[in-house]
Amino acid sequence: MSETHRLPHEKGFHISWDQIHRDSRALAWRLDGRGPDDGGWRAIVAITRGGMAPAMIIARELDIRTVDTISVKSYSHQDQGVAQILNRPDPELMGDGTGILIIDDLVDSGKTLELVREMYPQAHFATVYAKPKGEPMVDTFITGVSQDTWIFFPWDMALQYVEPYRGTD
Ligand SMILES: O=P(O)(O)OC[C@H]1O[C@H](OP(=O)(O)OP(=O)(O)O)[C@H](O)[C@@H]1O
Ligand code: HPA
Ligand SMILES: [Mg+2]
Repeated sequence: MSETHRLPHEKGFHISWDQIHRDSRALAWRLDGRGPDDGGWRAIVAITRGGMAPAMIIARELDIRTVDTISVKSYSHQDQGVAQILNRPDPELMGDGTGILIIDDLVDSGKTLELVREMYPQAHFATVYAKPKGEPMVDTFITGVSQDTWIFFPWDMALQYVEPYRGTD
């Protein structure tokens, strides 16, 4: 990967499938029993696409069978654009969001969650990772990373050869 592709983020945080599985499970356990008193979580809504993998793991852990999606696009590579809603879940299911768990892989600037929060103010918003700017937008998260870190998810990576630390002859 070229340097220009990594900029302006100074650090890279590379997450394996195993790590996202463990962190998503930790998020599920933290959310367990935190739904409304009269019946718990009614449904999980994943913010596509990044929220889909954690949402599946959380739905499995918490035995929630109703899973829907909201499609939001805000980044092209590492460049942020205007967040757009491309597809929304069933309005009858959602109401004002009461009893709905909305899951994303991470919150960065908070723009994506801000947009979704406006639509479902009573929902509970949870992400696996969070950067400081976006933290006020999320109710529950597992791991915080600095704002100048770019998180690389396993679905965006592949195993490849790396040079030995001491180089080769
Ligand atoms: O807090 P924000 O600054 O809004 O950024 C966070 C959002 O950006 C990424 O999604 P992206 O729009 O890149 O789409 P994707 O999930 O399809 O990769 C990520 O999955 C979050 O949804
Ligand atoms: O750090 C990040 N990693 C992957 N996708 C993202 N979308 C916003 N911030 C990030
Ligand atoms: Mg996303």
